[in-house]
Amino acid sequence: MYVVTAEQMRQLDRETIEGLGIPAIALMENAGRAIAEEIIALCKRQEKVEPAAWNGSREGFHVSGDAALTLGTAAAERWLVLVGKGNNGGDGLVAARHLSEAGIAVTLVYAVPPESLTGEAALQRDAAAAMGLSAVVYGRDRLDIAAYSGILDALLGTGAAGAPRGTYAELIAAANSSGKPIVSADIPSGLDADTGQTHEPCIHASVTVCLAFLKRGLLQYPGAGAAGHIVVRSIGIPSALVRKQGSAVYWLTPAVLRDVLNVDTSRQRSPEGHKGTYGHVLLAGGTLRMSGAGLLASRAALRAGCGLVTWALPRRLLPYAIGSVPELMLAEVGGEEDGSWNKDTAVEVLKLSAERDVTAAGPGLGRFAGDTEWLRSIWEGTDCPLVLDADALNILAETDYRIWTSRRHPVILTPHPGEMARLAGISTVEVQRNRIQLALDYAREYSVTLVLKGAHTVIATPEGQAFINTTGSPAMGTGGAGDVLTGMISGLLAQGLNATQAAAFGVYLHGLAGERASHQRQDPSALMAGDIIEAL
Ligand SMILES: NC(=O)C1=CN([C@@H]2O[C@H](COP(=O)(O)OP(=O)(O)OC[C@H]3O[C@@H](n4cnc5c(N)ncnc54)[C@H](OP(=O)(O)O)[C@@H]3O)[C@@H](O)[C@H]2O)[C@@H](O)CC1
Ligand SMILES: Nc1ncnc2c1ncn2[C@@H]1O[C@H](COP(=O)(O)OP(=O)(O)O)[C@@H](O)[C@H]1O
Ligand SMILES: [K+]
Repeated sequence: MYVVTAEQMRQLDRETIEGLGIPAIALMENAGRAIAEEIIALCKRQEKVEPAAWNGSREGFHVSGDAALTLGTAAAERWLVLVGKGNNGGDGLVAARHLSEAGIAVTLVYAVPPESLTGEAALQRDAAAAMGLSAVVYGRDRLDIAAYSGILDALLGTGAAGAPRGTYAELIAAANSSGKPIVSADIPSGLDADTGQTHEPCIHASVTVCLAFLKRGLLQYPGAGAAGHIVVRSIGIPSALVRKQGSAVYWLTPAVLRDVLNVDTSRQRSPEGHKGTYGHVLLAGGTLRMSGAGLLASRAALRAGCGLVTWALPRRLLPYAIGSVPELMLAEVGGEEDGSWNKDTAVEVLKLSAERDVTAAGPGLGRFAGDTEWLRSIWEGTDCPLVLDADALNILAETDYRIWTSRRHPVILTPHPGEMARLAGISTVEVQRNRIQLALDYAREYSVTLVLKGAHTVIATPEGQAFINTTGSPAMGTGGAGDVLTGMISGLLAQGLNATQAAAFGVYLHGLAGERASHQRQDPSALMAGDIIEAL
């Protein structure tokens, strides 16, 4: 499913209206009708189902009507429609007409004097008035929100700039504190449609009826938390226009994995396959103090379905690792007396990597003298895809690796927001402020596949595509969960998936496994990283 910015949405509107000749008012009609249908659906979900004494059906003869715009319990509903000055308000006015037609009592609340509406919104204002819908102007007329059963927020949409001002801010605050279910038209008013940042105040919706295409801000936190249940409704803008526009941000779904990324999500294995068919991962990581990171990543690679995994580890660690996972192959690479890595181990890692399909480095690696040189040798010397995580990312952050010799095979970086901040030279707060754009920019500039982790992980490619993953659970905020992901992505690469496929599918499956593992626990907070591997 496509994800667009406010500016892209404006272009799409324009191309539909001017290029295809579909009048703007028709799009607004479609939008308002879709919103009304979703409000009625919400009322139906909330309504107590009473057995009908007589349901009007007769054998043999059927006529069906507009079920989506009909509500048996309409008489019990009273909805407020908060109307802004722009087209978002226009959508709300259309919805109000349909709700009224369904028998719901509707009151329009204009945030600004209705005379200030222009264009299509003004036409809708006049239509609502001609239909006799009751209307008040906020700040001028009396309003008792407590007397209503629900609120449609049609104050601000993709045309909003900055924090809601004046009466808009007052209405948002009043709606939030009313405790009534709120349905937002397109986006919750007060949300930045591009970044997912919420202004003060911002509507907290139960349902957001997103029009035409998902907006970036609905998929990133805190916006994703303010939107409630999101329904995307078509309003007649053809998706071919998005393809033509070259917009390449997707919500990661099984359909996108299959149809956009050509991933075989059924994960069928050939009946004649053997361990050699499914590839061999080399993982360089782990120290005496952080042996678990190497172990988790290696085990996750195996569980992701690759044929063989070799864990390259410092010699001092070897006796403790033997037998910990019998399925793993262990390769000692020297290192220091205290069990840490040193720069001389690069030669051994390179030798081991020559025989493997994928090299992953970083989990539990630690820092050591000459580690930049160490990583540069591996970057320039490995002739297979490379996955870098944890301290390997911290090493990269301290150097301009764009001057390193370019590689034939892809590199995948898997930073959490703190690591991303170091890589990009900004604060973690700044990373979180606009994750999708940051990931897109970084991946392009540094020619890497970037996995920016955290709730709703962003996968960005050097070619300018991005995929937003929504599988996963807050229970996954536990030490080692990222090491598991590194192993999974490496394991998928070894099986022949390309970098984008492995990163996206790996993140998607990692999240699903996290969800499954957290459901298996009585208390999701009990989840440990190893449980994610076992849930694969
Ligand atoms: N054909 C189409 O285009 C279609 C568009 N569609 C719908 O239109 C929406 C976009 O509509 P839009 O562009 O009119 O902007 P919108 O979000 O309604 O509000 C802008 C108005 O609010 C004001 N304002 C701005 N910031 C503010 C603030 N911080 N605090 C207070 N006020 C603020 C600003 O007024 P100003 O300050 O400029 O006087 C401006 O007039 C989109 O989300 C979708 O719902 C669909 O129907 C499909 C067809
Ligand atoms: N709230 C959340 N929702 C979904 N996934 C999460 C959430 N919190 C953490 N995760 C996932 O858990 C993993 C944590 O990785 P990371 O911070 O690198 O852990 P570690 O360094 O301990 O291995 C990432 O894949 C991240 O996306
Ligand atoms: K809105």
